[in-house]
Amino acid sequence: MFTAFSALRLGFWQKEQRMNFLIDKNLPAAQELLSEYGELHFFEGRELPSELLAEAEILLIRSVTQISEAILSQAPKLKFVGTATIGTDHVDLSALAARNITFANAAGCNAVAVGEYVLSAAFAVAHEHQLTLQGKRALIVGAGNTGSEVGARLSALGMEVAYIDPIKQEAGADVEFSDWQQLHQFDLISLHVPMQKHGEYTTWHLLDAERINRLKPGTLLVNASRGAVVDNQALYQRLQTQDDIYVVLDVWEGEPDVLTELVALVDIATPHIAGHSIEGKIRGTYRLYTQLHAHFGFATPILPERNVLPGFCDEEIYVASDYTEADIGQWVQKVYPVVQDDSSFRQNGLTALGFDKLRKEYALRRELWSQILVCSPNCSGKQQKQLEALGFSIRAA
Ligand SMILES: NC(=O)c1ccc[n+]([C@@H]2O[C@H](COP(=O)([O-])OP(=O)(O)OC[C@H]3O[C@@H](n4cnc5c(N)ncnc54)[C@H](O)[C@@H]3O)[C@@H](O)[C@H]2O)c1
Ligand SMILES: O=C(O)[C@H](O)[C@H](O)COP(=O)(O)O
Repeated sequence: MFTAFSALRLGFWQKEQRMNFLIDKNLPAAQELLSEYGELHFFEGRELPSELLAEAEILLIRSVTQISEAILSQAPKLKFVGTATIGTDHVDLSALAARNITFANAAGCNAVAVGEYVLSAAFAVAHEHQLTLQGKRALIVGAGNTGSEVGARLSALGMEVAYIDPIKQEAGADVEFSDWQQLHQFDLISLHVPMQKHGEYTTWHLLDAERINRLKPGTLLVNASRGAVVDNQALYQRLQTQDDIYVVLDVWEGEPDVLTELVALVDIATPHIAGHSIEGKIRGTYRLYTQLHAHFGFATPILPERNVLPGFCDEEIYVASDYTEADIGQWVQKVYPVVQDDSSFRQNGLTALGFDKLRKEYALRRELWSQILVCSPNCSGKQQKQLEALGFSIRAA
């Protein structure tokens, strides 16, 4: 309830607490969500202007901004750093802790987008090479937010899904687990681990030359996690000497520089945009907004997420009960045709500047929920559940 007391608190907040924000230009909805709490200044991803850093109290970034002690030493007033991404490997967390600066990321914000990227890419490869996905075996490495979204979609397609995730396995997670010894038994392998260079569960070159060479002919390998999870040189060597697997790469060792010879050999190549649905990006900003709200005790009520998310697409698709896997593939491609990202990357993204530009100017991409499928009265409950599990919105005809 908004009381005289809340009005007083709000007045106090507005007069006394307006903060100085420094925000990556590519955080949609930042203006709508944050402008009432202070002065918003914007910067271009890789370039943090020192004059703005010197005044910044809250810094909101994406994965292209490296946060190091050298950067923090230029920001004496900084109280809070937030990244509108899932990954945190671009941030020196101990340097932040040493300066008592609060840190937040946006866990899970673009997991649906990553799930849909893998789905769209699997359909694109299957279409190109006349493959069927149903009944095949998928191995997901990393059973967290993105890996689970991928697994749910592939299971809905009728694939048999297993995971490698020693941390989740030890914790007793209720999913089917496998291990690296079984690698050669899978038809699709999708990587969804964080970049960890140290510790018990390092992921740097998790897919090394030995594992790459054990992939059976016809395997579809997808990496939409971090580039260096796969040894890019070793993958290049395998494709050059034995071009018998399908490869989809969204992330690259050494981004924004990429091994162009490797791009030429893979089936789908994109510039680190797997998570870039507009909903995923808005959720990233929104998750930072809620954490800022809690941390600083903003007095105004939290806006609901739906206020900043777009609605359904206008055009609906009619679904007959005899739809096939290929039909599903076409509905997925209608909402998110990953091959368009592949072709713009090959044309314009092979330099560091081109790579960054494609990401900054990324076209509006919607998630599958924005597409309503109108199911014929003959569609079974099982079919409706399948379409929902793939991510579509459905309604009865
Ligand atoms: N390409 C993109 O656009 C994009 C988008 C989102 C996330 N990502 C990347 O994907 C990573 C995973 O995202 P998430 O949301 O699933 O994270 P998450 O933290 O929810 O899940 C990661 C999972 O990996 C597991 N894991 C850690 N080390 C492992 C190892 N050595 N072997 C097997 N499993 C291991 C963890 O136990 C955890 O369950 C992020 O850290 C980020 O780097 C990329
Ligand atoms: O970690 C993540 O969330 C993703 O990799 C994210 O999509 C990276 O994209 P960026 O923030 O650089 O736009």
